[in-house]
Amino acid sequence: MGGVPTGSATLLDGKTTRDEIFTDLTARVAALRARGIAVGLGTVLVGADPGSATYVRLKHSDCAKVGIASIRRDLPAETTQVELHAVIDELNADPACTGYLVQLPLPKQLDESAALERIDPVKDADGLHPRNLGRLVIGEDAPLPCTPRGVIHLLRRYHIPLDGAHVVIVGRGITVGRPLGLMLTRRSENATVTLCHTGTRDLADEVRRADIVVAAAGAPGLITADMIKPGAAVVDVGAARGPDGRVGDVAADVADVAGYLSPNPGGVGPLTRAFLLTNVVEWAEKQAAR
Ligand SMILES: Nc1nc2c(c(=O)[nH]1)N[C@@H](CN(C=O)c1ccc(C(=O)N[C@@H](CCC(=O)O)C(=O)O)cc1)CN2
Repeated sequence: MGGVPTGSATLLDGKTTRDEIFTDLTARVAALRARGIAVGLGTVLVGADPGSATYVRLKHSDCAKVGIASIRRDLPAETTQVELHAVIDELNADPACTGYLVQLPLPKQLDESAALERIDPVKDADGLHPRNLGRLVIGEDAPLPCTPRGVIHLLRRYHIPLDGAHVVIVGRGITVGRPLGLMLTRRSENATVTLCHTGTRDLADEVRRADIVVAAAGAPGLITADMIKPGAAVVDVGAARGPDGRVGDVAADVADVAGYLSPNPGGVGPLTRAFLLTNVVEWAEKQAAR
C-alpha cells in the first residue's frame, strides 16, 4: 500500500507533472508582477494534525518556488468557531491575500461547512465554498477543487482517454469524490462515472467494470489486484496516515494488473498543491483582464 509500485504498470508521476506546472506558473506570476499585480496565498491551520501541518508547510514552500507571497495563520487546537471566523474575516479583508484556504479536517468542535461558507467566494483558492461548488454543478466558471483538477490533469498528461471511459470513484468526500464526479461528467471530459462509497454493495464488482479507478476512501488496502480490470488506470488518492507516513487505498499487487498506476506519495498529492497555486494565479489573471 502506498510507496513506489514495482509491477508492470506505467507510473503516473505527479512530481514531474507538478514541476512542469510550476515552471509555467513561475512565468505567469512574473508577468503579473511586471504589471504591478501581486498574488498572495493565505492558509488557516487549526491544531497540530501532523498530515495537515505537512501539507500547509509544503504549500508555503511551493509559493516561494513560484514567486507567490504567502500568509500563514496557525491557530491552537482549542480555537472556537467565533475565533476561527474572526481570522477568516481578517483574510477576507486583507488586500495582500488574493486567495486562501482553511486546511481540512478541522478539530471536532468546529463546523467545517460554516467555516467554508464564511470565506469570501472570490478568495476561495480551494473551490470548496458552497457557491463555487454550486457553480460547478450548473456548469458556470468557478475555481475548481484542487485534487480533482490534479486527477484529471494527471490522466490527460499520460493520454489516458476520458471521453466514453467508465470511471469508478471510491469515496464521496467534498474535497475529492463528489466534485471529481461532477467534473468528469462535464461535456469536456465526457466520462461515465459510478460514485462508490463505504456503503456500496459488491464494491469489487463495481470496481472491476472500470476503465479508470480513483480510490479516495482513506481505507488502506481497500483496492486489491483481483478488483482491477487488466490494463485499467488506477489513481490512488487515499490519505490515511500510518506509522511511516501517508498510506494509500491501493494494495501493492495492483501494479501487476493495472496499465497505469499513480504512486502514493508522489502521485496526485503534488498536483493538489500545484492546482491550489494555479487557482490563485488564474484568478489574478482574470482580474487583470477585467
Ligand atoms: N482545504 C483543504 N483541505 C484539504 C484538502 C484540500 O484540497 N483543501 N485536501 C487534502 C489534503 N491536501 C491538501 O491540503 C494535500 C494532500 C497531499 C499533499 C501532498 O503533497 N502529498 C505528498 C506527500 C506529502 C508528505 O506527506 O510528505 C504526496 O502525495 O506525494 C498535499 C496536500 C485534505 N485536506
